[in-house]
Amino acid sequence: MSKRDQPDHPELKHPSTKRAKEVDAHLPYDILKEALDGQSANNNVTKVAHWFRSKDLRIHDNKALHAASLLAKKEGKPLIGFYVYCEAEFEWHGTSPARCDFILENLDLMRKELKELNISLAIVEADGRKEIVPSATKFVTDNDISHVFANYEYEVDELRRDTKLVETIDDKALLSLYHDQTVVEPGTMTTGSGGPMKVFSPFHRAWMDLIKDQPELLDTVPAPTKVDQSLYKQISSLSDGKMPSIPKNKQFASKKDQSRIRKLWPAGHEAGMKRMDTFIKKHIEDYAATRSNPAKDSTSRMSAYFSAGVVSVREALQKVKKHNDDSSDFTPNGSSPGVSAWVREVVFRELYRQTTLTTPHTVMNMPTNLKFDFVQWEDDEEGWKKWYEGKTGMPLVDAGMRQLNHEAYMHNRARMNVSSYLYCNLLINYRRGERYFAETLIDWDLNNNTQGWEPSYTVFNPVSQAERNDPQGDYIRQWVPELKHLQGKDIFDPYHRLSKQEFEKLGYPAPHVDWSETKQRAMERFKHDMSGVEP
Ligand SMILES: Cc1cc2nc3c(=O)[nH]c(=O)nc-3n(C[C@H](O)[C@H](O)[C@H](O)COP(=O)(O)OP(=O)(O)OC[C@H]3O[C@@H](n4cnc5c(N)ncnc54)[C@H](O)[C@@H]3O)c2cc1C
Repeated sequence: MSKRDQPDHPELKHPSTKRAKEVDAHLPYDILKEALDGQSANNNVTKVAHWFRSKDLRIHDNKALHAASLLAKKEGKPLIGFYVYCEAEFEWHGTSPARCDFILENLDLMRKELKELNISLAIVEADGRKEIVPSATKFVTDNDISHVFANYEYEVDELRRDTKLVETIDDKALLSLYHDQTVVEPGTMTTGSGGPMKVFSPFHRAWMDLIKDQPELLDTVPAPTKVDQSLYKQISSLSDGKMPSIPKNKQFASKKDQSRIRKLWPAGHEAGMKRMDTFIKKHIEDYAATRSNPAKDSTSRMSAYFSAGVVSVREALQKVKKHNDDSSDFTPNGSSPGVSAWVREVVFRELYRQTTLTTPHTVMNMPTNLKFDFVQWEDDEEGWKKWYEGKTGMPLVDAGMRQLNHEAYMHNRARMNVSSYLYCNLLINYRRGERYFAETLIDWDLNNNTQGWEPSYTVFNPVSQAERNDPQGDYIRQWVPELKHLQGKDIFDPYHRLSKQEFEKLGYPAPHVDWSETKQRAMERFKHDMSGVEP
């Protein structure tokens, strides 16, 4: 289904399966590498700049920034940081108010940190997505910058943007890109036959062996050293501009919402590192046993910091290594169940970046398994509204969605259940849910989100899932107050476990659909629509 068929739902726009395969066959990453390799050497260093993107908002352990700082220091030249602010970019990705605000808050804090080091942080405004490269190029030329550093972003549009940048600035400045988002460079974990690893278990095993043998992969790099005042004077006015404010259509509904979210997710590297320390101190040892219980809230809640790059995964893993008797052996033999289980989750994040790079159609609004593109989804506007408001009548699903709407975050177990419920039981196009997550989550990350939303034949049963993972019903009780007085197992499925009279007193909706019937419908639909198709 293309955007043309769905004018009301631009979030459903995607290329054809044929086009998806063409992009996979000519990786945007390879095209960018070729462009980078083709640049002419530039030995005349005038000024050095680091382009911060929304995924590396920190000065500590920032690989490209570190390299920029070394070059500027060696050549005795000024160091400039810049960020291209583009409202249309937030709009395009559906970035949530919480994430927009988090990004801007972090930029503001970083600008102060950089100033202390005599480094300016300039905010370069771009009117539209197409203006990002011209605006960056103009900034580079206007300021006589000879060397630009940045960290790779692996998504298709971002790789193409950087390719364009190389072409545009080629005769003016040299672009150098660094792998910074992961411990292991995406694309380098290969199978025996040389292709990229795609399956989690072998990837996880190989990753653990590699880190055990090469603990230096976890090494971090320091923040830039202080630049001479005389050099700073040449560029200090660049950071005079006002920090941008949140785009009009990305405002919080109220000041109260904004302060609640800021309290839950305090900006800054220091806050992120402190959160990691608290997690290690209080929760990591129990992580294997409690991570699936949403009521325990015992996971790290580091995702917002990782997705905006406020803390690097290497910094976090260094802390875990220290806790693990200074060993990078994160296998079950070399670490406690909690440590190895937490690191395993981080490895999912590593794999998903490798997936984006090597199978780019996955971040072009297309399922990894292209056959799912042939499924005929249902238009159930009432179900859709009930889903996003947390009023489906399925307590675990409703608890998850209400947590999301309140905290800009949802526990992973609930994410798995609400997504399955949307595209299996309601048979609503999974892309709508994916977009809703982007529009609401503070930790939105295109790689993790698209892989999290990858449709499959597994249909989660929110009743048995809640019984197993929220055995006391506390998560449901916290988020669905209509059910807070229920005792025992009634809370997991009140409609079927209470008398009609008792249920009606709750003021809680009856299930929008019957779970078993709709599971059957989904299985039949998937099987029918996907059989014999050749994407
Ligand atoms: C439908 C769906 C959508 C999702 N969307 C996102 C998203 O937009 N952004 C995002 O960061 N994660 C997403 N996830 C993955 C996961 O739910 C979150 O990373 C996790 O809940 C964040 O909480 P935490 O930081 O306490 O995680 P922890 O349990 O403490 O895990 C540590 C870190 O490992 C990584 N991680 C954990 N679980 C996963 C996973 N399943 N896949 C990839 N990385 C993982 C995260 O970076 C996380 O911060 C999604 C999962 C699903 C099922």
